[in-house]
Amino acid sequence: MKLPRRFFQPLATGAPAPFRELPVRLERMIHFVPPHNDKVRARVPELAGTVDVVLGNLEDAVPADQKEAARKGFVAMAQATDFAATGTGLWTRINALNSPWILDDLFTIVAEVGSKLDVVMVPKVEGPWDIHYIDQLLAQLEARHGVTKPILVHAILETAEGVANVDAIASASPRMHGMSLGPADLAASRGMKTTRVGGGHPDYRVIADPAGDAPRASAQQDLWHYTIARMVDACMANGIKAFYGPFGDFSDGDACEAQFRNAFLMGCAGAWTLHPSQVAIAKRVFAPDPAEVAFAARIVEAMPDGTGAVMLDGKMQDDATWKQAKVIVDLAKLVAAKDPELAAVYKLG
Ligand SMILES: CC(=O)SCCNC(=O)CCNC(=O)[C@H](O)C(C)(C)COP(=O)(O)OP(=O)(O)OC[C@H]1O[C@@H](n2cnc3c(N)ncnc32)[C@H](O)[C@@H]1OP(=O)(O)O
Ligand SMILES: O=CC(=O)O
Ligand SMILES: [Mg+2]
Repeated sequence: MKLPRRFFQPLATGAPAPFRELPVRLERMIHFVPPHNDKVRARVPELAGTVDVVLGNLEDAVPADQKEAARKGFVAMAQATDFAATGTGLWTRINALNSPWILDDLFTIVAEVGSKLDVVMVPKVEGPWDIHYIDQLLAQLEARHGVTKPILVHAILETAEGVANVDAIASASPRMHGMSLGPADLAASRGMKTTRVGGGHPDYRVIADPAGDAPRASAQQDLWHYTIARMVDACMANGIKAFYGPFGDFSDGDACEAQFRNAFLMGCAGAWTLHPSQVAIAKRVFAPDPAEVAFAARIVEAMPDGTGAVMLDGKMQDDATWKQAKVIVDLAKLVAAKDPELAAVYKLG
């Protein structure tokens, strides 16, 4: 184990010091762009103002013979747009650590656009050793290319071994930004019997006890509840952010919304959007409900220093509910700063 006093030291001479606190950013959706697709890439300048994060995907969903084109496409799209001007994050998902592409991904991208890049998403992270490797390599590349703002690392939780090591991954480095659930790879890794990319499964249910001849009530359960809960606890315990990953059935907006909302209520900050139709869903879900914001604002106002106990509409409020209210009010302020329509609805000072 590294000594606490060394935790925040740069890992290479000339690399920037890691952030002590994560930059405060609204990240309701991480929008995936296939950078080898010229038509979609051409839309990025216009898209950038409408999403919180643009991610150029180099890993799964990019055919092996298009990996180089995707890497070049990402560099081109990063150079062509001023993402910071709209407060939009620029991320990339690199290929896996055991793939033949990862070195070229990192070497090229940090050299060409390292100063514009906010976060590197690392797939199939199995344990803290994967983060340590990326951490060291990024520090060396930042130093070589004069990158002065540390590039953060976001892990995808998508293997059984990764879930077993989720706490150690979350605390592996001050470079950690957060984690996303990867339900497709995780299902494969666990030997789950589903071909879906996220969401529920009609056969995963509980059934009521028999009661005479009456039909037995039955309800579908959330396949991902356990993993999301573990991920949220690991992330929040380490001051980093948790995200739901992909929802693959673009034709089922209701199910996508339900999955996103469960993740939001459990503590996730956002989710991936793979198709333009999912952006509006993420915007709806990952912003607090106006009525909840109004009530939370009343709690904060009723307990200016956050201590004591008061009654509001017959409901007891104390230091704990004040903290719950603060989470909602702080998020509403962040959303309001980016979204004038919601700002008008929230009416926060
Ligand atoms: C398990 C995992 O790893 S998930 C992460 C990996 N997967 C991805 O990154 C997939 C990202 N998404 C995509 O590549 C695309 O959405 C595809 C290939 C799946 C489907 O694309 P299409 O067949 O073009 O879908 P569709 O016809 O419904 O698209 C409608 C329009 O939205 C555009 N569009 C589709 N996806 C995107 C996107 N991610 N970003 C921006 N525009 C998009 C299409 O180009 C199309 O534009 P047009 O109307 O001008 O022709
Ligand atoms: O990468 C995402 C996944 O679900 O797998
Ligand atoms: Mg995956």
